[in-house]
Amino acid sequence: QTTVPPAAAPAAAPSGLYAALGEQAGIDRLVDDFVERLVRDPRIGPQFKDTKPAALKESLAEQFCVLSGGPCTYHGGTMREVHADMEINKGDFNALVEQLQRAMDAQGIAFRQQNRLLALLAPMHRDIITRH
Ligand code: HEM
Repeated sequence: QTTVPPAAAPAAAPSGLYAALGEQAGIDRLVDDFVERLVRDPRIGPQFKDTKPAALKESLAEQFCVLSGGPCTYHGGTMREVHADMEINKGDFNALVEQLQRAMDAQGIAFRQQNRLLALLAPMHRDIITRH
């Protein structure tokens, strides 16, 4: 019998993912390009119009570092509080994931490693998508 973890439990950081992302420098490059792609995306870019890109990059870099098992601390808010009033739907969420995939491709991150990061982010849809 397999044990399914409760939905709220964060998945354990997969070993080696932090290294596969290129450690701190690689994550910084990834997040830098990712946020540039987000703000330029006509589907969701407008939702970032009042956001300071540098601050968002810093929080995302911390978050990806922690998720991938790196030696970091995340200082931002919870996904639920941060996105509470944004009326984010599934299409918005998927658009963001698509831009993250493009950014990971651009960094030369292997497909299997991309999927490991995406698998850690996917369960966050429960806290981020508030418009159904
Ligand atoms: C897996 C999906 C997502 C993750 C992991 C994520 C992660 C984050 C993080 C870490 C922050 C910074 C929080 C802080 O500094 O306190 C943030 C802020 C933000 N997110 Fe997301 N997010 C996701 C999806 C989305 C989507 C789909 C949208 C809208 C299309 C969105 C819009 C925003 C905006 C506008 C901010 C900035 C808020 C501000 O200016 O203070 N996010 N997100």
